Amino acid sequence: MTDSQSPRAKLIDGNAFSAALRDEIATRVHELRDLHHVVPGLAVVLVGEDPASQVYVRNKHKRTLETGMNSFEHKLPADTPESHLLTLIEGLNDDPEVHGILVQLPLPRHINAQKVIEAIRPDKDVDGFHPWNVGMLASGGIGLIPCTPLGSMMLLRDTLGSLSGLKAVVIGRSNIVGKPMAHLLIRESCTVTVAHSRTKDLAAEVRAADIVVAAVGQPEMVKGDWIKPGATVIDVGINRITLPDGKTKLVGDVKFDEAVQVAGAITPVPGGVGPMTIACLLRNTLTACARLHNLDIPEAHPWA
Ligand SMILES: Nc1nc2c(c(=O)[nH]1)N[C@@H](CN(C=O)c1ccc(C(=O)N[C@@H](CCC(=O)O)C(=O)O)cc1)CN2
Ligand SMILES: [Mg+2]
Repeated sequence: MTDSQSPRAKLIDGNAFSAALRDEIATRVHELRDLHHVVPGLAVVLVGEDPASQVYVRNKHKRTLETGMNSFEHKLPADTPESHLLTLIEGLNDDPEVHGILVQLPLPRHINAQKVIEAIRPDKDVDGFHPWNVGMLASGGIGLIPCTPLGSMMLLRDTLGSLSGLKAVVIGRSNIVGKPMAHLLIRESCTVTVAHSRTKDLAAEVRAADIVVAAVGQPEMVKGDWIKPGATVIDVGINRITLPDGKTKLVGDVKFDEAVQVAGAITPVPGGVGPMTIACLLRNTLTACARLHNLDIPEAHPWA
């Protein structure tokens, strides 16, 4: 490979960052147990047999136990009535052993996801999806921050230091990633554009940005020549595509091979933002536990 072909972007290593964060969380969990006799507990609810969700829930269980927390798994059949799920959540809300509650998304179509999210006690809502937490983030208050945007922001701060005054584009306006990410960037004094499927000249919006957060769920949609030279690219997409030889491959929302030649720093897929999601879920569980017990413990990772 000649110099002109060698990738110029720094690779942002989410695997390494999330492993260090999980270690830090484990230290805090052991301190909580030894000094205050409290063990954080995370309840994860899975409805149905979606294969990707099963993998994520299994990984959450494993990582939760590794940090020394309690993990409570609730696996329900796909045809579980909404009322049963709401009753389960009521019980978890009242359970003093449970400090964090997460309902794995997507839910089966017959269940109203928003109603389920709103049934979770806001101070145990470790996904940060309850309207109370959404409002806290939007108004600059202290709540729980959605895991994927929180992890993306940790990677950005680690890569760039201060984000103040930078232009950021967030591609995608979902409640899970796009909207909370935009609020976090505003909080860091970025000038933020939220682009989406109706945006007129997406390439031009991306070309103007020092920070690109791609969260559209469209494989390799963001092309290399859209990226401003030296920009930082955070690829939130996780898309499994089938190659001509029939094999499958995981790709992001950004055409990595092109973007890596232009960007200053970029997250790979896999191994970028993905592993941060679970690490931040553990961090939110620790935070929720400390708040529920009125304990003033050092944050695992000082940011946010
Ligand atoms: N209630 C929630 N549901 C969902 C969330 C969420 O934050 N809360 N996010 C996603 C899925 N998700 C966690 O639930 C998740 C996605 C991806 C990863 C991850 O580690 N990805 C790896 C690749 C994994 C693979 O090989 O497939 C990576 O990018 O390196 C973790 C968690 C939707 N639902
Ligand atoms: Mg999350």
